[in-house]
Amino acid sequence: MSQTVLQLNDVSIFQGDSLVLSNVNVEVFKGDFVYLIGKTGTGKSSFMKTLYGDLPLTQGEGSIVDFNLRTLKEKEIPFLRRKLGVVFQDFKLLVDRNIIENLSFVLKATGWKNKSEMQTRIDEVLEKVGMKTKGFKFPHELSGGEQQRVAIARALLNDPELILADEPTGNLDPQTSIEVMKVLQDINKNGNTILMATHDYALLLKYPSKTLKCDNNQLFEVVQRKN
Ligand SMILES: Nc1ncnc2c1ncn2[C@@H]1O[C@H](COP(=O)(O)OP(=O)(O)OP(=O)(O)O)[C@@H](O)[C@H]1O
Repeated sequence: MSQTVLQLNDVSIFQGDSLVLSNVNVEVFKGDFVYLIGKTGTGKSSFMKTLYGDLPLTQGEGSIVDFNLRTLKEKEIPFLRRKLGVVFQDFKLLVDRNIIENLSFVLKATGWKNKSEMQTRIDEVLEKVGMKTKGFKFPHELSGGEQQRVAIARALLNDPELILADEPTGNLDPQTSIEVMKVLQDINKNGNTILMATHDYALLLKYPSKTLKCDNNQLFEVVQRKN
C-alpha cells in the first residue's frame, strides 16, 4: 500500500481575512513528483507556506509527514521542517560563508555533532547534485543554477520525507532550469517525494507528472492530454 506523506481534507487557506483557496482536497504519496501550477496570485505560495507551517491552517484537516497542521504548535515547527526539505526561488544561502559551511550550519542547527559524520553527509548531498568539487566556493562565486543545486543539497541533508520546492527555477534561464529539473528528477527517481510549484510550462511538457492547479480559489488535479 502507498504511504501518504500529505493529506488535506476540505482545507481553506486565508491570507488575513481574504480567502485564497477553499475546499482543498489533496493526497500525495511517498515517491510522487507533483507539480503545483497556477497564474500569479492564485495561491501557490500560500499553499506551500501552509504546508511548512508558515501560514496556520485554520479551516479543514491536514496532515503532513505525520504532523497535524491544524493543531501544529509554534514550537513544533522546527521539527516539522526537519522532515521537510524546502527549496525557494531565491536560494536563501548564507552569503557570508562557503558552501560546506552553509551545509554544516544546517546540520549543527538540527542536532548533528560528529564532525566526520557531518563531512560525510555534506559530501553525499553535494555529490547528488553534482557540486562535490565546489564546496569551498562562496555563494557569490556560483551561478544561479549552481546556487540552486546547493539549496537542493541543503534540503536533502536530513533525508526529508517530502521536498517542497516553491518556484525553484523561477530565477533561472531555460537551459539552467532544465539542468536543475534533472537534478530534482534524479532525486525523485532515488525515492524522494517532491511537490514543486512552478510557472514553467516548458518543464511540465518536458517532464510530465501529476499536476495540481490553483485557479479561481480552487485547487484541482489537471488531467494531462497525451499527444
Ligand atoms: N502576506 C500576505 N498578506 C496578505 N495577502 C497576501 C500575502 N501573501 C499573499 N497574499 C495574497 O494572497 C493571494 C495569493 O498569493 P500567493 O503569493 O499565494 O500566490 P502565488 O500563486 O504564489 O503567486 P506568484 O505566482 O506570484 O508567487 C494574493 O491575492 C496575494 O495578494
